[in-house]
Amino acid sequence: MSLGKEAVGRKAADYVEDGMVVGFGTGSTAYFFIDEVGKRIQAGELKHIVGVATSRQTLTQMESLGIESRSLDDVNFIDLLVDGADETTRDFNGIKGGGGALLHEKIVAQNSRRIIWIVTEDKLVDTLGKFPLPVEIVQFGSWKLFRTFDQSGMNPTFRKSGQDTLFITDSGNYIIDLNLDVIQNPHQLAFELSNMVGVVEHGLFLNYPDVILSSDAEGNVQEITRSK
Ligand SMILES: O=C[C@H](O)[C@H](O)[C@H](O)COP(=O)(O)O
Repeated sequence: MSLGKEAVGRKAADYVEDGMVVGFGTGSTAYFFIDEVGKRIQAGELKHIVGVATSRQTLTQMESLGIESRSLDDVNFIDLLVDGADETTRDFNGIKGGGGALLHEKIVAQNSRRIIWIVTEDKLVDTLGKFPLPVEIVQFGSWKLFRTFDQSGMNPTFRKSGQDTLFITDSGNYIIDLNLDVIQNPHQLAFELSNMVGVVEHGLFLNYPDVILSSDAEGNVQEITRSK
């Protein structure tokens, strides 16, 4: 277990205030945020929080802790979304989707007033791309898209959930991971991917978070905030 993930996940609960509609992210770092909010509710420190989950996995955890949940369409907007990331630059661009939740995470993010990313400091990078870029695609014709990525030199691999089974997202799609190593122009790549028929969403989250909370291995948390 990572001390850094736990420290930064729990620290993010300090940003939650009573009465907020909170977006709950997905992954092993978000796990600790959800757990901490649940504990604070149980202890009576937080009295009325409504939560919107970014995945089934997160919803299950929220329910087990007694966090009241609503679907995204049943709230007007989300006051605060706390989510993990796989890589992020200090200028607020990142890759998400290592856990396969990128589509719902991006939709929730689009409807959030404030976004905090919680990461360990090894995920802070100068250039995105070491982490494989997830691309969520429809199942129909998926091998054709795979071949297109392959022929473009993007080193695609199908995401698997077992030896012989392909990973299926919460929306019933496949994920192809692009092993790019370096993404020189993330905005251009995001534009190109968004325009490919069959691509549902990609894991480039450009200019998304307002705050990045980053923890070192000892659990010291640093806040990186946008200058106004
Ligand atoms: O699909 C998963 C999400 O984007 C996660 O937030 C991301 O993969 C980071 O996950 P973890 O905190 O487990 O490293």
